[in-house]
Amino acid sequence: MVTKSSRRPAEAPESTGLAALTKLAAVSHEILERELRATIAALEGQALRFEMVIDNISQGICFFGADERLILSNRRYAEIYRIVPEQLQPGLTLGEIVERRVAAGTSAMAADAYLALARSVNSSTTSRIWTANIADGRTIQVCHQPMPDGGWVSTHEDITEFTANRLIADERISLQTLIDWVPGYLWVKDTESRFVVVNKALASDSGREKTSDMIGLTDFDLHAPELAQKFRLIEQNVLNSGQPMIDEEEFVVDASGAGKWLSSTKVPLHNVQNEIFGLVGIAHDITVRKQADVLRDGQAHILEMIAMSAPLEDVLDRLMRLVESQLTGIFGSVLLLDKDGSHLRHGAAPSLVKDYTNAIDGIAIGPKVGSCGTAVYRREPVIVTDVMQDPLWEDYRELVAVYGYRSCWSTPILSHQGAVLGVFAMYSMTVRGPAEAETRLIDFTTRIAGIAIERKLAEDQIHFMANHDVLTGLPNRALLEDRLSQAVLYAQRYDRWVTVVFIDLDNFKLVNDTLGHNAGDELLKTVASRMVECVRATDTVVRLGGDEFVIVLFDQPTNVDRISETLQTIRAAIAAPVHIEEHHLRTTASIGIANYPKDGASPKTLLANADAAMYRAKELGRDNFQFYAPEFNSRAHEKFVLQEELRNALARSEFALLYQPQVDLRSGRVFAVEALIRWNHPTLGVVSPMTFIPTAEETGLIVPIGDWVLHEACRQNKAWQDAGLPPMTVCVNVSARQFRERNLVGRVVNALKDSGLEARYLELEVTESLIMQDIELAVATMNELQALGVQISIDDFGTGYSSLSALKTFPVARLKIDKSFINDLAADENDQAVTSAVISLGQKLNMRVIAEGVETDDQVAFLLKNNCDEMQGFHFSRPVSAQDIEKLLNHKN
Ligand SMILES: Nc1nc2c(ncn2[C@@H]2O[C@@H]3COP(=O)(O)O[C@H]4[C@@H](O)[C@H](n5cnc6c(=O)[nH]c(N)nc65)O[C@@H]4COP(=O)(O)O[C@H]3[C@H]2O)c(=O)[nH]1
Repeated sequence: MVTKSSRRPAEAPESTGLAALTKLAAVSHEILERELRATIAALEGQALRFEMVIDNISQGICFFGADERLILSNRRYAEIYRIVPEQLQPGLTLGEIVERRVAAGTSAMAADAYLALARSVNSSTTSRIWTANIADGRTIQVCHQPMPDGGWVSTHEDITEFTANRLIADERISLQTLIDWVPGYLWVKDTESRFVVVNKALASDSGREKTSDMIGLTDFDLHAPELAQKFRLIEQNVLNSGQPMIDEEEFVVDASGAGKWLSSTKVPLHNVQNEIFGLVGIAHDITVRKQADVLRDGQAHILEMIAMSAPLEDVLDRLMRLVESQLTGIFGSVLLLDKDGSHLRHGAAPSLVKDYTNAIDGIAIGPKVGSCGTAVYRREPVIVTDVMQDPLWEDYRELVAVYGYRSCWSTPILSHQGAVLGVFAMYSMTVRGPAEAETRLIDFTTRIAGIAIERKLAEDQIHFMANHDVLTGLPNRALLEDRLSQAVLYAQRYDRWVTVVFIDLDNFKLVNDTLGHNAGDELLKTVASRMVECVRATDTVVRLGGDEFVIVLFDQPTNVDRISETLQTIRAAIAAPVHIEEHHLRTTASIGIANYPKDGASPKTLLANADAAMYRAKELGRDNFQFYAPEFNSRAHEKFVLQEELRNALARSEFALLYQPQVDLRSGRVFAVEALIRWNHPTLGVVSPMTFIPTAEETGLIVPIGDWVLHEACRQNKAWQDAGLPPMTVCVNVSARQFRERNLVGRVVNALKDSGLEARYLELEVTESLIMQDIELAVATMNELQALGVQISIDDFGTGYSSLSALKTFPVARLKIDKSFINDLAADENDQAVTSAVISLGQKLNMRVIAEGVETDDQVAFLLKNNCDEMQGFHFSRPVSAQDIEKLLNHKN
């Protein structure tokens, strides 16, 4: 419908005059009228088409004249403003139309305001477009075009829907931008687990160019079936239960093949009816944190393994796997520095090709030995980015080429004291240097590996020390039982023997005491290594301590002669001279043997019986070997009983002193007596000091016994003097144990005081070896005693190793030549040489010299000839009782 202001037809002119003219005129009129009608019809057709076009366009149109009266409007205009078309007749004023719109609720403002606005727009000559939010909530876009005659045409379009759509579109765009900014993954899925919304990060890590490429996909399109199935189950659970899954750790492999750890949250989505229509998921990459966790946990686990003394290979293997879990395309390796300090041995390399690790196992270190050998040689990291180019790998290129390793970064593993323990290397298949994270990991790994290796070395050392003797390196008592048990088990099974050899060096103590501990140690080491050379690798040589050794001869034939042969070899090896500094030492051994199964079934019994046999060898004069016999044990028992009885002997007054005179060789005058102790045992009779003094020494009983001797000897000497005998010296033996007692001098003072004997009539005999144990202390004690007026003599002189320079400093009055030199004096040239040397030495040092154990005239003659001053021995008198001395002196002097 189009409303028009004018549509009237043209009117015909009136004609009068001539007929022809009239006819012509009539015809012309007809023609004109026809033409006019045709024109009108054409115009009417055009107008109709125009009307139809105007009525059918989607915009509302209205056309006003300069007098603000409506000339034309279309149906859409009436629709937009909800005005009945019939009420929109041409000729209506703008004011009337506005009133109708206000009435229809389709005006943007009140009528006056609208008219004012319209007029101000009309006054302008330029077109204007604006949107009006009309009262019923719609948005109308108005386009106003002024006309040159003062009228105007305006189009009106309802853009409510469009605006709403644009808002939605705008919202969509900003929401996508927003979720694309989310640093992690964000997605929405429908109830079938199909992606509905995803952010850019998720799309691109899933290998999709646009986020829209993801829409409609499921996890089965992105992940391996098992992983996709796992995700689906989780999501179905969220959808079915309505319970969100919060911050669960999930491991995924992205489109590039890189594995990553995610912390994922999946929350169900509800519509207004509270029905679940999907879920929203967010996930952020926690790979770095997870790796740090793995590293921290791994480190803790490895340190725990180290603390629990797990095998080193296991610790290093675990360490390498930990390193590899932190990096991609890296293979870790640890090589350990060999004991010789010049080769590298396989430590751990779980991911390197086995043939390659075998090939480099045992490689020597050096200035051009790949990365590892060079790093240890230089004691600094060696980073080789391309093994095929670097000159350090020249000699190993062929070897490594087969396996495709291209870069190798090696760092020496150091102990906390800076010693090289091994080398840690990272291999990769690409030509490159370490990244920052890799360098950090290298530092971490070398530190942990260092702790593990150092700990292992310390444990090995502790284990070795626990089972070996430090001085000789031989197994010790702890290992002995184990080895002996094994040997016994073997012998049991194969019906063989085990021989246990107990060895005690005879004169070791003397060497130690006289030449010092260093010499003693040297002697022990030499003897130990000689014994090891005498036996087979399957036999065990053990140092029990001191000068005691045990040899376990494994898998022995059941033949005593063969065993004796081995023992003779061992004896000879021990007895061969040992050269220490300027000394040529000879040492012998007392050896006891017990055989399994004859002499005992258990290691303990075998050892005890071999020990008993060794004691028997000692009793029999040392330097021999004895096979165990059952009666040896009864001897040991006897010794034990003796010890117990010795403890009571003092209280029971079972001790007595005998005295042996000492005479001047030339005048034959008795000038002194030596007090010699005897034990009057209630059942055994008189027990020799040779039997019980060593036991008294061992038990410490020598101190009270020695005290008693001192008091008794002083008392007796004073008694003799009081009885009118000519004053003489009484000599008292002082043992090493007594001499070491702090208050020896005080005890001597007491004995003198108690007895009233003058100090000059008391002489203490100390042995040479006793003085040599601690020369300084001995000289200091001797000086104190000398200051009291007590004399000192050196007993058993010649058997020790006193140096001349030391001897000069001793405040000693006499040297006593040991009776072992006097025994064979008549026949043995050596003894003669020693005896005359001691006599002349004494003279030079202004000391008197007495020979003890003199029994024969020949000995007396030799001593006289060599200007010896004094003698003591059976030749003159055996040790006798105090009464006998009295008689003897009365008789002789
Ligand atoms: N074959 C032989 N032997 C002779 C001869 N002349 C003396 N003897 C013995 O030689 C030993 C000398 O004493 P000694 O060397 O100090 O050796 C002493 C001494 O080291 C120690 N001893 C004895 N009494 C005591 C004591 O009261 N205290 C300490 N600590 N030791 C003592 O016991 C050792 C042995 O004492 P005895 O059995 O009394 O043996 C004595 C004595 O009887 C001889 O011509 N031929």
